[in-house]
Amino acid sequence: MHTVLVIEDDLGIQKQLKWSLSDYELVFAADRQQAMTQLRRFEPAVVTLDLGLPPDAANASEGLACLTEILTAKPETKVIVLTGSTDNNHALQAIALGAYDYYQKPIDADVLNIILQRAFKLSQLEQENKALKASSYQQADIIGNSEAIQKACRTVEKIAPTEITTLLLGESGTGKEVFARAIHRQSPRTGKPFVAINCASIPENLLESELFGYEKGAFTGAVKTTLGKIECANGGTLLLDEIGDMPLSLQAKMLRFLQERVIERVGGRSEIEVDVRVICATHRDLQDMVAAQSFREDLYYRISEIVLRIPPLRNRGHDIILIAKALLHRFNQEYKTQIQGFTPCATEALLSHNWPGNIRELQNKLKSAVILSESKLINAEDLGFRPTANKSSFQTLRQIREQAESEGIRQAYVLANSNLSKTADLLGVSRPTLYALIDKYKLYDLKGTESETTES
Ligand SMILES: Nc1ncnc2c1ncn2[C@@H]1O[C@H](COP(=O)(O)OP(=O)(O)OP(=O)(O)O)[C@@H](O)[C@H]1O
Repeated sequence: MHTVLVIEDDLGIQKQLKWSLSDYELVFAADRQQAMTQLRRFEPAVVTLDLGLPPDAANASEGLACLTEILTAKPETKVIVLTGSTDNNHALQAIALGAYDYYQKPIDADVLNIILQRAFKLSQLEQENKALKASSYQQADIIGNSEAIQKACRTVEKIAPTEITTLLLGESGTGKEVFARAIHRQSPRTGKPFVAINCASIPENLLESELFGYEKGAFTGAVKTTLGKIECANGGTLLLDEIGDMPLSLQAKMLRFLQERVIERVGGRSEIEVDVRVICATHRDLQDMVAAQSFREDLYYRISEIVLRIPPLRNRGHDIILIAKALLHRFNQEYKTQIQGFTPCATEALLSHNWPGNIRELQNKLKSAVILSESKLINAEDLGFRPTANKSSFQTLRQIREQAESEGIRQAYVLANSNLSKTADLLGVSRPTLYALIDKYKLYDLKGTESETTES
């Protein structure tokens, strides 16, 4: 049953509405403050609002202020304004402020029900539309609702249909390859090959032939003509991962390919035209490398027509939990386990960890947790975190200070060979102050065992 928030101070009309709108669950508010509380609590998609609210029941100022506050807090809410029969001006003012519709009293149950039905229908369509948009991002395996990820996804949508050479920057394990695949999938080249090559993982002397291919007999062991990754990607997209690790010696040849879209196989004499969209990725600071002359400046400008920065996991807020849940689901299937979720401690630990290895680190932690966990919920220790403070057990600054003080007094007492005058000296306080502190922290044993020895 849909919930409708009725903002109305007249008890008689409240009753009448209850009667007329029996298909809905009604919650009531008699003034602006109550209205905002009920809005936060029930999050109704549709609200009816009497414009004549106290303390200005004879006018519309409070009603219009309430309308503005509702739409600021929850802009998607459909507000139907109820006005007196001669109140046209205020009704129009409300529509101008963003009200969905208005209705003039006296109440006619049939008409009001139709207006409500339409409002709910529109709200449902808007929600479906929003979900559809969000799921189109998820198709590309990019899980996340954070502003940072949504912004990156919007950029992908914009650049995908173009042929622009994109540089993906981000720490290791942030999902640069996932983003490159998303660009390919949303581009007109989808259905054609997507080929990725990691320039850092292939020895320098092999990288050229891996990229450009080789002719039979080009070198010892070249028993047959072999296509390189660039030719394999013909018609599609090539991801040059870790482009910052491409040796300087190869950079000139790469630049030529990017400028002219022709290649020469190793040991070959003819130029071969290729139609490839290029995406580059790196975790290195290419501008620094250009300054240090370990990366060609002309190549840098060629590959960075558009730069897309992939945010590190630590800056994605609650996405960490969304991704962790998705991975948990995947690993449950893979390892035939039935782990249901995370303990509050584990959730806190996931949210507060710094994630230097980003999503790859999260994957590793979860995989071992799923295999090792002995209960239905993964706890912080399963994830390799110390089972430390969660919100409820976290100490206040005062508690931390008092604990440190009490430990410090004990340490000084030991160092001072159980002599309280010397303990006070070590701590830089007077003897009466030390006594007061001993009483405060209930360190009574210190008084009882005091030695009278004095050292010179
Ligand atoms: N938003 C995401 N949601 C779920 N899984 C993701 C997401 N982004 C990345 N992953 C997963 O994280 C892992 C690392 O992603 P990827 O290989 O794309 O990172 P990378 O930045 O290219 O890393 P490197 O720089 O080390 O090559 C992959 O297994 C990928 O499927």
